[in-house]
Amino acid sequence: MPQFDTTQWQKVLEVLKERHAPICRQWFYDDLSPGQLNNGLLEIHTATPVQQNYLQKRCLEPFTEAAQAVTGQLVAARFVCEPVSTEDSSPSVDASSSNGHAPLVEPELADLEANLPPTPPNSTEQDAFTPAASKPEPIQLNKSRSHDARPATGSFDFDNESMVLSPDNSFDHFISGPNNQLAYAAAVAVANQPGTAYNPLFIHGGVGLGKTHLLQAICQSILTKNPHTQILYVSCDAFMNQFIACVQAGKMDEFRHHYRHVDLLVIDDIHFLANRERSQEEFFHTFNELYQSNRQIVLSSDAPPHEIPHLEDRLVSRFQWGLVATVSKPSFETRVAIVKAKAKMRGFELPDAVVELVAQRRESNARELEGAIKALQAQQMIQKRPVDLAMARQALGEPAVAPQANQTTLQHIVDAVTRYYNVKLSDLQSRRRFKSIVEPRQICMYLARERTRFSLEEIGGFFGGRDHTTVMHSVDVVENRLQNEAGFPPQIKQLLEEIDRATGAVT
Ligand SMILES: Nc1ncnc2c1ncn2[C@@H]1O[C@H](COP(=O)(O)OP(=O)(O)OP(=O)(O)O)[C@@H](O)[C@H]1O
Repeated sequence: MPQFDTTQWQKVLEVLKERHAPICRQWFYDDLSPGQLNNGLLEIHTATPVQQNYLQKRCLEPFTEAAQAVTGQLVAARFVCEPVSTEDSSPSVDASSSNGHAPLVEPELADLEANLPPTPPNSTEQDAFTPAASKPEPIQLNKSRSHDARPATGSFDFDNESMVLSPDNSFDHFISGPNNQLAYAAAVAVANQPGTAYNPLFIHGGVGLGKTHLLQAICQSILTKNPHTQILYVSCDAFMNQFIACVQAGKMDEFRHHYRHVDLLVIDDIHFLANRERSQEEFFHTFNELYQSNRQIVLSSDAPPHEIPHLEDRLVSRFQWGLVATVSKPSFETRVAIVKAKAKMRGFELPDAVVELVAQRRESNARELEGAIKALQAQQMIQKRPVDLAMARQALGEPAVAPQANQTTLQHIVDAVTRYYNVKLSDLQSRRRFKSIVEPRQICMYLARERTRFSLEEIGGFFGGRDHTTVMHSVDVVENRLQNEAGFPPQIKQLLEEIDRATGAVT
């Protein structure tokens, strides 16, 4: 059968980059290879089943379009992954989830009660389960559960709200820093020893701070080690939607089979269980059954267990049995590392000054950093030239040139400071470290941070090619003096007034 030409394959990747830059990743180049082109079907080989599933579900159209553009034929792309050499090669990652986080409207409790089958005998109604009493055995990940143990075709469709593991969300692509060290280390430990390290692992924190990333990284790491692991990765919404749908359809046996016969249960946004009494009860029994049989449970939430409103005490206590780890806002250094890693993953080169500008301007979370990188990529495609600071400012929604009329410039600051402290600009820009020069220099840097939109890198560069950490230190020193030196705030106030006069802000 005809093999797709590698030169043509390179062209496919080029077309993709040209037309669909936001979806392109470095691993497209490293891991994908062309297979046969047969009867209008172009096979593209992936390195892992996760890549295959992701591409098939998320990137089929762009690849098909690129293949058609290159061949000039009505070609359709198809992703294939060489099966592993055992009888059951397809990992069962049931990634069902709803897309949004809209609150679920539960049907009347009475309706649910009427339809609910009796609780299975091994799901104790009382909170009598003591973790210490049953030391978990390691779970047998290589146990290959046959698919025909699952409900027959025609049964409830658990895949209808599909969520896909993204190859981007692996441990390799996760930047660990002081804000997420424990959560990261625990996630790695769970991936290495599911069911024994920390069970359950409960990761909580604000939006866009990497909870989902860590959950998906655990799944992918376990699947890489053992593709036969039965993983159920769902959002809490999906759990609740499916629970209600199964109650209404009289298919609770299927629901329980589906949720209680997995090696690893991963639920994103478990805080949505708040106020859902019946869902909480069902989850309680699901949890118990999995835990008792040493299956790993991983949960994410926007709050620690005890702060989830109206969550039953018995669930709060269970969520704390293993490890509760938090993720918080990344520091400047971590943000810089995240921007670099995300850009690299997209095969996108960014100068250091631009990386720092993005890290400064987008402080809250990694999702914002990612948004900024996408905006930059779009800007670059429009302007068709390498990214620089002016382009980065535009992409971040700032004026391309930092200082404008009526805005403070570095010159305004330098004029005010050199006059007040009787120093020269050349002194401020020199390497000299006399107190009489260091202090005005630090004040200049502080005022530049307060009054201009220049990046730390730019400010450091202007004042004698110093790096961003020197600027950060200077700002700290000045802030400290403002708090602790009685005579200092009036000096800064006077400088600011002078700058305002010079810029026309005060007449
Ligand atoms: N430490 C990190 N290193 C690399 N990427 C990160 C990190 N933290 C977050 N991200 C990235 O930021 C984006 C948002 O992260 P994620 O979806 O995991 O957030 P989340 O905490 O689950 O937020 P939400 O509660 O809103 O769902 C993802 O693309 C993720 O890869």
